[in-house]
Formats: sequence, C-alpha cells, structure tokens
Amino acid sequence: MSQELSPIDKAKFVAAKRAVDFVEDGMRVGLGTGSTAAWMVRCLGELVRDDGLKIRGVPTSTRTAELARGVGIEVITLDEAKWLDLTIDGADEFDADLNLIKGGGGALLQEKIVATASDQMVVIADIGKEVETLGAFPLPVEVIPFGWQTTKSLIEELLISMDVLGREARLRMNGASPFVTDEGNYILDLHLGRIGNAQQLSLAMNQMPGVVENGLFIDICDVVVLGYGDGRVETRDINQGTVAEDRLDFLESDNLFTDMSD
Ligand SMILES: O=C(CO)[C@H](O)[C@H](O)COP(=O)(O)O
Repeated sequence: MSQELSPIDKAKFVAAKRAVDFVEDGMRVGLGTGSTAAWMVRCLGELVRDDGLKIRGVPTSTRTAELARGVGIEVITLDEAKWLDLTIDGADEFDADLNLIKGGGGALLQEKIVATASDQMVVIADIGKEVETLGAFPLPVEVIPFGWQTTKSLIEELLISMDVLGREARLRMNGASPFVTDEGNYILDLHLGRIGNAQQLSLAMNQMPGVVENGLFIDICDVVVLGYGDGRVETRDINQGTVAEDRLDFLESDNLFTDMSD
C-alpha cells in the first residue's frame, strides 16, 4: 500500500526518478549515499528487475552497497570498474556554478573518488539545497584519528588566516563516541556560514597532513536534477543552464513508496 510522502521526500523522489533517465544499458554507475541517493538506487533496482536494465554499480558507502544488492543491482568495486560512465549522488548544498558541499552522511571521501572517476556526475537535490554562496551547511572534513585535535587547531588557524567568517570545527559524534567513516576516519564539521573562495579553501585544507579530504566538490558536478514538493523537476546543465522542466505525476501510484527507509 502506498504511503503519503512529505513534500521534501516527494522532491527527493522526483529528482531521483528523473535522474535515472541518464542511465543506459551496460553502464558502470557510481551510486551515491544519503536519502535522495537511496531513492535513486531503488528506482534503478526497479528498472533492473522490471525492465531488464543491465548495469554494474559502484557504491560510495557500505549502506548504499547493502541497499543496491538488496534491490538486485550488481555491485562491483571501483577497482573492478576502473572508470565509470556516470555517478548519481545527492548533495547538501549546490550553487549556481554547480559547486557542492557534500558529506552530511559522512561518505564524502568515497563519494569524491567515485565522482571524480566518472565521465559525468549528476546531482539529485530538493530545492532546499540551492544556495547563493556555499557554507551555511557545515562543511565536513575527513581527518585521520591520530592527532585529530592538532589537525582541528591547524584548520581553525587556516580559517583565521583566510578570513573565513565562521571558524568553529566540531568533531562529529555518534552518540557518546566519535562518528567513524567507512575508511576508519573522523569528521570535523566546520561551521563557516559563508565560503568566499571555496576552491582556495579546499586546496589549502587538503595540504594539511591530517586531512584526508573535504566536502567541497568544485568543478566535479555536470548536472543538477532539482526536485520540488509538487512533483516538478528541473534539469540544470553546467554548460547549457536549465535544459528541461516538467512534472512527474505518478507519485501516489508508485510502488516504491512501500519501502521508505534509507
Ligand atoms: O553527501 C552526502 C552523504 O555523504 C549526501 O549526498 C548528502 O548529505 C545529501 O543527503 P540527503 O540526500 O539525505 O539530503
């Protein structure tokens, strides 16, 4: 039986549903992480099951790998795939140049490696993710557990030297313990407010010995598929601007609604 989705879930769902149109038979596809990406994985699973779509998926986290296998997608490693035709993933923020903040779900490292190893990155997002300037969403930075407090201090010093507005770095927690990524690292969430020069900040942070990767995705995303709560979907291409707008009106009848868990 179908369930009523919130407007935000409808927006995520329609973006995901539209984005799987980019997937063609035989493709090697990077599978993102998060609640929007989970809809996309379910939509792909439906195409594999019902339409005989043949793809191989490279997941960006253990939870996406489990979901993908569960819906019948053949899962391979990035080393097996070597290169990908397409990656579809969510984002926490995107700006007019399709630069992103990612890592709200803690999977930014694998997500960045997979997206960078793809001919095309398609981001799926609800309208709440669009910003004029990146930075309202806390920027996740993956750090090595060894000496993480020293790394945190160095990052805070860097933020001061770069005149970044907010300078607070918080260790991400999972209950009483630090959150640990799939790669065994910690995450520092940087509360910056506004990031003036995202590229410069990204490069400077990645030069620090304890930093593994940060959640700024600069010049990586090619297309954003933007979903609205009323079923409208807009496709924005980095080179061509808005290339398509329409409305998906199958919401209530879609049998994917029976499984809503991420
Ligand atoms: O970067 C991510 C995970 O590391 C997600 O794509 C991002 O957090 C968006 O998540 P959601 O689709 O649940 O809003």
